Amino acid sequence: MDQNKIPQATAKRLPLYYRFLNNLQHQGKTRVSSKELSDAVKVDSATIRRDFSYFGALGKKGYGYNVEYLLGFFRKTLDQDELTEVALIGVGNLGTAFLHYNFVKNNNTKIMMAFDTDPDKIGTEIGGVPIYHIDELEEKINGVKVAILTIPASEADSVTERLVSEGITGILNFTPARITVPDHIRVHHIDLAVELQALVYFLKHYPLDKND
Ligand SMILES: NC(=O)c1ccc[n+]([C@@H]2O[C@H](COP(=O)([O-])OP(=O)(O)OC[C@H]3O[C@@H](n4cnc5c(N)ncnc54)[C@H](O)[C@@H]3O)[C@@H](O)[C@H]2O)c1
Repeated sequence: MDQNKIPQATAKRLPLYYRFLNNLQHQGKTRVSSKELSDAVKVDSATIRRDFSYFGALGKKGYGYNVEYLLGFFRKTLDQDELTEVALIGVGNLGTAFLHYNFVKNNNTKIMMAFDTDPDKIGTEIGGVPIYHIDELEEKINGVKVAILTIPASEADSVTERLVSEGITGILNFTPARITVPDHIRVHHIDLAVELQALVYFLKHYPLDKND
C-alpha cells in the first residue's frame, strides 16, 4: 500500500517492530503471534493488529504473522537498505552520549560527523565520528540531510539557519528552543521533561492493571 497513508503513530512504531522481527528472523523463527510481539515491544495487541492491517498483513488465527513478509515490508518502508547520514551539532553531555551510542541497532542511520566550538574537542573523535569546528559546517556537511541539535538553546536559531542553507531537510531538536524553519523542513522536538511529565500523568490517571 501507499506508505504515505500509514498513520504517523503507526509509522513511529515501525522501527520497534522491525528491530524485534529482525531478531526473530536471526533466531530462525518464521512466524510470530500478536501476543508475542505485544509482550516484546510493549504495545497492546489490538494496536499491533490495527497497525499491521494498514499494510495488508493479516494475522491468521493459530498461525500469527509471517516474519519474512513483515520484514520485507518494513525494509521497503523504512528504507533499511539506504543509509541516512546524520550530522550531530553540539558534543556536550547529550551529544557525547549519542556519539557513543550511534544507533548501532538501527542499520539505516549513522552519525557521520559532529560539530562543536570547544577547541579541546575539535580534531578528536568519539566512537569513530570526527568532530569539526562549527565554522567548518559548510565545508564538511557534504550533502548530509539530517541533523541532531544538542547545543545550548541560545545557539539553536543561528545554527539552524546555516543547516537550512546547506540543504538539511530534517532536524531532531533536543534544545528547548522552538526553532523556525521553512515549511519543507521537518523538525521533531524531543523534550525529556515533557515525556517524563506525561509518564507521571498517565501513572496517576491511567494506572495499568497488573493483569493487563
Ligand atoms: N531534550 C532533552 O530532553 C534534553 C535533556 C538534556 C538537555 N537538553 C538540551 O540539549 C542541549 C545540550 O545539552 P547538554 O547537557 O549536552 O549541554 P552541554 O553544555 O553539555 O553541551 C553543549 C555543547 O554544545 C557546544 N556548542 C555551543 N555552541 C555551539 C555552536 N554554536 N555550535 C556547535 N556547538 C556548540 C558546546 O561547546 C558544548 O559542547 C541543551 O540545549 C539542553 O537544554 C535537552
